[in-house]
Amino acid sequence: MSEDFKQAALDYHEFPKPGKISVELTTPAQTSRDLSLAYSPGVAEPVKEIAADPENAYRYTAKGNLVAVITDGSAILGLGNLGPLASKPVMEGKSLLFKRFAGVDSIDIEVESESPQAFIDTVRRIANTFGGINLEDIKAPECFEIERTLIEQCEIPVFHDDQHGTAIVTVAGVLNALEIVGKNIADVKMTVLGAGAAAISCSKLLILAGMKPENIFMCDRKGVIHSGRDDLNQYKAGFAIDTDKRTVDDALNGADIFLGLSGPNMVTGEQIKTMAANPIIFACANPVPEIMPEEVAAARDDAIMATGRSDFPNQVNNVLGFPFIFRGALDVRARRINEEMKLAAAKALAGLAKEPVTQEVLDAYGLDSLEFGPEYIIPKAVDSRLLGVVSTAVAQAAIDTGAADGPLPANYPLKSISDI
Ligand SMILES: NC(=O)C1=CN([C@@H]2O[C@H](COP(=O)(O)OP(=O)(O)OC[C@H]3O[C@@H](n4cnc5c(N)ncnc54)[C@H](OP(=O)(O)O)[C@@H]3O)[C@@H](O)[C@H]2O)C=CC1
Ligand SMILES: CC(=O)C(=O)O
Ligand SMILES: [Mg+2]
Repeated sequence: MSEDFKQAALDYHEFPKPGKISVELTTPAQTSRDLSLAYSPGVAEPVKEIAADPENAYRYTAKGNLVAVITDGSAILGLGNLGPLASKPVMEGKSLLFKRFAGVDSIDIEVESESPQAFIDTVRRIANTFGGINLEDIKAPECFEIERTLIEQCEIPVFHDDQHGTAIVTVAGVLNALEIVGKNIADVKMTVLGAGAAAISCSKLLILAGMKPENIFMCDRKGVIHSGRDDLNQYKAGFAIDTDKRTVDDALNGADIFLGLSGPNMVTGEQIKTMAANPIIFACANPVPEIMPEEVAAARDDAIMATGRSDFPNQVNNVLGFPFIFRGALDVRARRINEEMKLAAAKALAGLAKEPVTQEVLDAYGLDSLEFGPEYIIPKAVDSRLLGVVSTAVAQAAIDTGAADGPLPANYPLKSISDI
């Protein structure tokens, strides 16, 4: 990273005010009457209504459009376990994205916790404040039990973004990339580098989309996860296959897809050269991918390349998922975000990439033209159609699967966040 860019990033976070988010008022608070309605004595009326029926919290408070972004700071991007406070810029960033792309009010919460149970207890105790909980950057394997328990114990949607947001966007990108190279999801071999939150969840959703478990070669720091290993946690063990492959080199040789969800600079151009024809390479570690696009381009000219970053073509990043998934879930009062809602979001994303690109998107990226193909497999984050397309797909799937307490809102499909 150049010194200029580093300073620009620090300045962005420091000015005009420290941080990236603030709170705004939605009601007048100027006059004595305003204050007597907003606070004492008027505030007692909604208090009594909510005490009589908790459902009224959705009517009289900000709960229904409020999502908490909650972390313990144990897996901050690909930077590792740097603790809760250091994660705050990322969590504020998620709140920024929620508001910017889906009009969802969001607040970051960084939890100091000595154990997964302490984290669970903290989140459970504050959950009712919110309409949804977006868990973020919590490392595996703890993240799986934390999410499972919180889903069980909370009545609002709880969603670990690094697992499911990433999986939804990855499935969309893989489906489109496979279509472009003319390969069938049921036939392809995939090497996954990383066996944590994102890698496990992406692999599961890809299996649900048609990939064969025996064609997935998942690797952790010790190499390929195979059935001869006795050092696997239960989540990794679910991906252990009978194979002679032992190293990442072995796994990449002949692979159709590389999915990197590990850390920076883990793979070389020499390794990429050994992959099958027309390989699909998703190097999704942030901020530095497993391999840079220029190294892939130098190694071969038939690859489809994606990263998690905004500064290269094909950004496979959960920003394309979580804002719209929560938008749809909140708007139909979904109690859970189920597999059908996730697949619906993935298919909606994949479908939008095949629509003509709008001028808004071309202008934002300084492009003259862009069309579905190797350099454009997935919509751009600034495409305002994502709001309508993805949130409607999610909301409809929630209704169809009985996960929603409410109907599709009259203002659906949403055209812009000013509709909210
Ligand atoms: N583009 C996107 O939208 C997203 C990208 N990511 C990226 O994915 C990465 C992982 O995140 P997450 O799953 O949340 O983190 P976790 O901590 O849950 O998992 C990290 C995984 O990476 C593996 N790993 C780390 N270093 C190596 C190495 N040298 N060789 C092989 N495997 C390695 C770990 O192996 P082991 O199990 O042996 O410790 C572990 O399985 C991060 O870089 C993150 O930025 C995550 C979410 C979204
Ligand atoms: C994008 C994201 O959530 C991550 O890299 O952790
Ligand atoms: Mg994350």
